[in-house]
Formats: sequence, C-alpha cells, structure tokens
Amino acid sequence: MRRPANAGEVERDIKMAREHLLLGNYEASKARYEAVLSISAEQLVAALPDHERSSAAEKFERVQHGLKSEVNLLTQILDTWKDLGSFGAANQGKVNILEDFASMAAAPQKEEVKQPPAPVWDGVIAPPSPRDRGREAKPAARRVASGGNNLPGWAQDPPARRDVPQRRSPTRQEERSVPTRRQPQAHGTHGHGHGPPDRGADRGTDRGDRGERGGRNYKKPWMDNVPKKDESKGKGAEAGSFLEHVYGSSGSGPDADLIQMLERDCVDRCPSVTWDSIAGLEQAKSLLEEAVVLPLVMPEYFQGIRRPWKGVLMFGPPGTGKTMLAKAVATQCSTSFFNVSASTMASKYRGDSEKLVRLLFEMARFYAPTTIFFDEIDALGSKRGDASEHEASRRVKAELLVQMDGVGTEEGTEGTRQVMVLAATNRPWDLDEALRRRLEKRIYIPLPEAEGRKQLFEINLREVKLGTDVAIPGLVDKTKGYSGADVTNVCREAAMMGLRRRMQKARQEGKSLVEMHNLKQEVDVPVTQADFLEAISNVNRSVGNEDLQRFADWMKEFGSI
Ligand SMILES: Nc1ncnc2c1ncn2[C@@H]1O[C@H](COP(=O)(O)OP(=O)(O)OP(=O)(O)O)[C@@H](O)[C@H]1O
Repeated sequence: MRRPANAGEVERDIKMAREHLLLGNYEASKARYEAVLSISAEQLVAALPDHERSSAAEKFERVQHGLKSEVNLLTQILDTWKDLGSFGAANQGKVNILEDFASMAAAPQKEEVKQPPAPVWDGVIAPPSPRDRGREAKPAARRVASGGNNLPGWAQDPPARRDVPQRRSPTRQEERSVPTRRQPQAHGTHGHGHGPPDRGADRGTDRGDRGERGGRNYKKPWMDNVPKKDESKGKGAEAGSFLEHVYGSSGSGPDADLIQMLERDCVDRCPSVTWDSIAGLEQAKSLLEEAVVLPLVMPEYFQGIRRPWKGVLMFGPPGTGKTMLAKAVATQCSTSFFNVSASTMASKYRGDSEKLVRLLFEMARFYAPTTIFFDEIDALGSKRGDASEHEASRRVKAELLVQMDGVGTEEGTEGTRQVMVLAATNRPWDLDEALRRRLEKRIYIPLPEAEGRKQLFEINLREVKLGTDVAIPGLVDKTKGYSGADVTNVCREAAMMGLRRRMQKARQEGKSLVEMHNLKQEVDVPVTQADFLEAISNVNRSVGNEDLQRFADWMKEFGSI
C-alpha cells in the first residue's frame, strides 16, 4: 500500500480506512490504517515551515495514537473471522449445513432442467473467491426461469448439447495428442471412432444417470466437489473427468498436476451476464451473435462458405465491456466456457504455459462444444521476433497458433465446429500477425455513445435511491469520452456520498465506531444531482484522444464490420 505523502493524503487514507471498516472490507481497511501508521511525524511535517513543524508533528502523533485503538478493534474483528474460519475448516465434512441447504434450495429447479447449465471454466489462473462461489446457485436457476437465453425468436430453443451433431474425425492435434472423448451414442450403442470407448456406453446401465451428457442426473465432474489438489493426491481421477480420460481411473501421469490445476482452478463460475445488462454496443452484440452464438446453436447452417470464423477478436479501450460481452456469449451459448487470463497464464505459469495451452485445447475438445475466451490475448500473442522475446513465450505463441489451426471448421461427417476461440485486447497493434490472421473476425468495442452512457447510468442506478433533482441527460453530456467502467465508477462514487457525509458528521459529533456502525439506516439517503457532479469531477476519463485515434486507425486497417 502506498504511503500517504502529505496531510491531505493522510486525511483521505484515514477516511477510506474507516469507510472500508464500516462496509466490512476489513483487510482493505487495515492496509489503509497501516499506511498511515507507517509514516513518522517527522517525515510528514518535513515540508512545512519551521515554525509549524513541532505543533503539526504533535497533532499527527495524537491522531496516530487514536488510530491505534481503531486498529486494535479491527484486529480483534479479523481474529474473530480467522477463528470462525478455522472452526469451519475443522468441522468440514461433519455436517455441511450450507451445502445441504443449497441442495435443498436447488432441488425443485433440478426437476425442471431439461438441459444442464453450461459448465464454465473460469479464471484459469484466478480461481474464484469464496464470495464468487457463494453466488453460483443463481445462474442456473435464472437460466431455467428465463428459458435460457435472449436469442431472437427463431433461435430461442437451441438444441440440447447431446442433440447437436458432433464432429467425428479427429483433428491433427487430437491425433498427435490425447484422443478426443467420443460423443455419447443414441440408445447406448457403441461408437465407431478411433477414440476410447464412450464412458457412458461402457457403463451400460450407468448411462442413464451419469453417462449421457445432458441426462437429468448427469453430474458434471468439474462443477461439484472438485477435489483440492492435496486431497486428490492418491485418490485417482473423478469419474468422467478429463483426467480420467487421459490417465484412467488412477489419474496419475506426467501432466496430472497441470490437468488437476486446470480442472480445479478454472471451473466453477457460471457467468450470468445477459445482453440486457450490457449497455449499448448493439452492433458488437449482433456481430457476436452471428459469429459465435449462432454457429453453436445451428451448426448445420454454418457450413461451407458460411463456416464459422476460426477466432473472434474484440479490441478497444479498457473498461468498455469486452469481458462482459464474452461472458454474455457464454451465458447464451450454453457451451462449456473456458475463461483464460492470458497475462496471468504467461507470467504465473511461465515454465508450463506452453503445455497449459495444449492441455487447455485438449480439454476444450473433450468437453466440446466449447468457447475458449482469452482475455488480454496480447500477453500471450504479441509480435514475434523481438530480440527481447523470451524463448518460453516464443514457444507458447507457437503452440497457440498450432492449436488455433486445429479449431477451424472440420468438414467432418456433420461438419460441426466444436471449439470456438474468443479473445480480447486493449493493444491490438501488439498482436502477432499470424495470430491476428487466425482471429479472422475483429470487432471494435468502442467507448459508449450518449445512448450507451444513458443505459449505463440506468443499469448502475437500478437499485439506488435517486433524488428528485437528478437529471440523467445532463450527466450523459458531462461524461462524454468516459468508458463504461468510468461511468460505473461515477455512479459508485456518487452513491457513496451520503455515507461519507454522514460519517463526517458522526466524527464531528465524536461518535465511536460502534455508534457509527449503527447509523447504517441513516446513510441510505437519495443520491442528488450535486453528488453526481462531484463524482464526475472526482473521476476522470481513463482513455485519451491519442489512444482513440490509434484504435480508429487499427480498425480501419484490420477491423471487421
Ligand atoms: N457496456 C457496458 N455495460 C455495462 N457495464 C459496463 C459496460 N462497459 C463497462 N462496464 C462496466 O465496466 C466494468 C469493466 O468492464 P469489462 O471488464 O467488461 O471491460 P473490458 O473492456 O474487458 O476491460 P479491460 O480491457 O480493462 O479488461 C464492468 O464490470 C462494468 O461494471
């Protein structure tokens, strides 16, 4: 955490520390407190005129003294949380009330599910936080309730995954690596491919409840109870998992750790982003629908000259909704969705990234139909040949290119495309040419226009009480040039103003932290136009004109419409 350098920054950090504390962000609060406590009074007053120094230093020391008691309180809260955490861990496996409750809540909906929600492999590298895991029951329920997607009427009822005809002929990669899982056969007959016997067919009577993908009781191995790395050691592979497919039930082999890492860390977040929750970007939405969603929904139409694109690139300034669009695509498609943070893959797993790329695509084929989303693709696929380029990243890039060649349309018996690559970047000009060629469709995701910003305000303020003086059109005008993320920040900042004002008053009244905590009801006051104007003056636009020109030029040269 950056140390405050002057009295103004000290004041702001203390304010933030207390706000975080009140909102329950204890770690963030502690970091702010510690930053203020870590500077000495001498450092802080060094820049002041001589005659002011000693009294200012004295004042600051008094403030620090007071802060220490707040930190003590905070530490007690944190310790209590830790104790609760270890209590939970110690009791895990005895009675898991939360899980029982979740399964009870999900039970009636399960009856209605004709097709299971898409497995989502999210954050290859950034596993979901406990909070994210907690939210997971929602998407499935929502999807069932809403019929599963927002597709145009004629495409409303996509075929169940098991009904989508599957490609049979193995790709070059499949031939040279692990075999692709053979698709389940109708009526339990055995298939005729080169791959291993279908796991459902093999189990005969077992097929009804586990073997057939999409069966009511089919349990996706990566959705529940994915074993933790250490726990899984020596326990063999989960039935029906990719690991079992590669190494059999023992689950042991040279790449078992990496596969387990992928299975465990990339798995269980279902994106629940609908087109409606994304403001503006109408053209991008329809291009994505045409390029990614429809080929998966109606593969028979997308053949020959209409073959789907090998890969689709979304490029544009940061914070314009590229990641949200990718998640909306996944929510719509009901395909397996692998969300890969390319930059983390390139840095965190440097030695293994090349192998990870290969395994990722092999898994994608195994769980096909699949969409792989590479966020920040430039981190994996920047221009080659640079003298500073690391040998390892050269190899990763080469592997990515080979694998992407393998995902092109295979004009097999059913001509079904099974794996779709979707990528996003803020730096399209850094992309390797060969990779750019493979990302055949290149969609510009621009800053929001006035209508988009209006929708952004509406979406962000849905649950916020607004004062009668709030005029959204005026705010839309004042946020020209702001990205979607900037507008969201403005709304967040404005929504916090009431709390800030109330806290300031409470501090002046000498209220204790506990008393302030009890003011929760009082801080939910309507947000006023003045709050918004102040928030806009606090949040600057994050994209400059120069960058915008660069995107426009690149779009002209390489973009698709
Ligand atoms: N069009 C939009 N509609 C609704 N929210 C948006 C939109 N664009 C941006 N946002 C807000 O900004 C946040 C960041 O968006 P997102 O991560 O999708 O942007 P991005 O283009 O992928 O950014 P980056 O390139 O930095 O990864 C979102 O969580 C959302 O709150």
